[in-house]
Amino acid sequence: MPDARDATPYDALLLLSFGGPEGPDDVIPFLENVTRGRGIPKERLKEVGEHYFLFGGVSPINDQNRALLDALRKDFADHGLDLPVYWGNRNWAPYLTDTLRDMVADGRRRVLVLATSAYASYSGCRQYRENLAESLAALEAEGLEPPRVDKLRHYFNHPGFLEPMIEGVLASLADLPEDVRDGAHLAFSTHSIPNASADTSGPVEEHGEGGAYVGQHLEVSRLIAEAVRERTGVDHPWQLVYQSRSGAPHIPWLEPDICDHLEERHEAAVPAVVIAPIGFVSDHMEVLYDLDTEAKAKAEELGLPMRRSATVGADPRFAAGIRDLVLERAAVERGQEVTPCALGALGADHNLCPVGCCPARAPKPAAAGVDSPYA
Ligand SMILES: CC1=C(CCC(=O)O)c2cc3nc(cc4[nH]c(cc5[nH]c(cc1n2)c(C)c5CCC(=O)O)c(CCC(=O)O)c4C)C(CCC(=O)O)=C3C
Ligand SMILES: [Fe+2]
Repeated sequence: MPDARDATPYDALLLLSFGGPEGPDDVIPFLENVTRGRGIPKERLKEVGEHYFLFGGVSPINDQNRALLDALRKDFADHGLDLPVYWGNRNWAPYLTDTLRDMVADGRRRVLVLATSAYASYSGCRQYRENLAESLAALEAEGLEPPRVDKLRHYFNHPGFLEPMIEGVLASLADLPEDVRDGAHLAFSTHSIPNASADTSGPVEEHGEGGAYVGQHLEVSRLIAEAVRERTGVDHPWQLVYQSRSGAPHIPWLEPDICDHLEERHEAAVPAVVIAPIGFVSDHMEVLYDLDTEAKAKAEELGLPMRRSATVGADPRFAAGIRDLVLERAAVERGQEVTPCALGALGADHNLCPVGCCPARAPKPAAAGVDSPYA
């Protein structure tokens, strides 16, 4: 068993997230950061900008991350784990490079990274690894010695991630009118990505239709639906659906879209739907706009009772799960035997991304993988 308080060789945890605007003037520069070199049509950008302006130009993601930082620091302190927690983003302040520079100034040499994305995919994994490599190179160019960075394994099937979502679905079911509750279907929703990017997600052996991205989401959906059945005695039919499609219309992305799905369920006389946004770690703009605004309006138009269940956010069980993952990885790095905690059939995901995992269209250096230039 790993020592409950020993994170050696790590001397810091870095929460690595997406970032989001904090006021109207931030929206356009933020979107420029996100889409630089990504081939997103201008009309889509204008449209997404409007989503942010609808909420005063403020994304909830930064406050969600501040709350998660507090939860992690509290959990670590309560359990005698002396590991400082930092925060840096890919697309908005605090920027990753600035945070890593602060960490070097604080003498941190061995950093473990927690990304706010639980699954494999280019956008959810390799792109963060590319951002890390880029920032480490920037520090080197400044004459600093970059720290060594490792990334926590994907936590989609860790109980700290699953349990709050199971409870969230139960709460949403309980919140539905009694006469439609038992007949409700579950729609597990995640970010749509290009089919080509799904098919090549995960290690090369897992490439194929939908790849690790779809496989991992199907497993999470199944685990939640099964836990709900065990706890309520009701077998709710479920489906994995997608949201927040972007990109050019002629390029295929994962389907069905949540709104089309709601229409289809309504036509099939399904009495109610619970949408569980399993693809997201917190209630950020994709959840607030695409589900709580757009999908909600669609359900109302159809007269279909709908509830949206909670994301894990800063749930103390998620923070405790992260502590477990940190201690597990630290023990692995010390060469100790560990039994990694993972529910379901897929087992614990790899600690180190192999070559060819979630490839980019144009190859770039990526940290925290077997072929990292910063080992
Ligand atoms: C898989 C995935 C996650 C989940 C994993 C993770 O969390 O990392 C995620 C999260 C997020 N995506 C976010 C925002 C945006 N994503 C965009 C664009 C894109 N996302 C993609 C995928 C994902 N995205 C893809 C394939 C694109 C197309 C462009 C490209 O190929 O890169 C765009 C551009 C406009 C548009 O096209 O929609 C924006 C503004 C925010 C912040 C929200 C906030 O501010 O609260 C968050 C957490
Ligand atoms: Fe996105």
